[in-house]
Amino acid sequence: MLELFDAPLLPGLATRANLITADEEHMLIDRIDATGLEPFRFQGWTGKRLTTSFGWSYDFEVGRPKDAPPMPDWLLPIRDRAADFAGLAPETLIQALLIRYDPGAGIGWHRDRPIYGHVLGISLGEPATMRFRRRRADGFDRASLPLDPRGGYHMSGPARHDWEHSIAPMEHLRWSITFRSLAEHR
Ligand SMILES: O=C(O)CCC(=O)C(=O)O
Ligand SMILES: [Fe+2]
Repeated sequence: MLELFDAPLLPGLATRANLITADEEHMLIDRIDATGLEPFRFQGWTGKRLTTSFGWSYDFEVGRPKDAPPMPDWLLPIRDRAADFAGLAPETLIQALLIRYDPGAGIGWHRDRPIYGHVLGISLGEPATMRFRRRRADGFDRASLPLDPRGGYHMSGPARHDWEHSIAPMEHLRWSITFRSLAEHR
């Protein structure tokens, strides 16, 4: 379907190939692995993926935000590039969440917490597929987004607020960095 080549998969979903270089990807993987990642915890349940937050964090155990260390210098140029891709001021991206998905780890169906606004992700390591679904009366609308290493994605609008997303458990290692802004007051 050539005429759809440049159309976004979903309204509010944008992607950018090669947002970072291969050298940056290797540097970031080393840095992420050295940050003291911890298993994601949710109300007494421990996930397989490993995470660290900077700038701002959401404590899923108690269901509220908590302080996190400031974003380190090595992450700031990457945040600035992600902001530029999304047309946002860099300082609006108040959170960086680093994730390592070891073999067998994925992320189940969810929408990101409503306290956050824009969500920007960068993929490192092996390719993956982000799945999207939106409930309708008789089932789900579905879409799939290939996540190529070094590429970025930006979720806002309907893709962010109306659709859920997930990544199936993978056989290979993948890392991601997601940057978030705070939701605008309504
Ligand atoms: O690994 C990713 O790119 C997605 C992570 C995600 O959906 C989340 O942390 O909310
Ligand atoms: Fe998410």
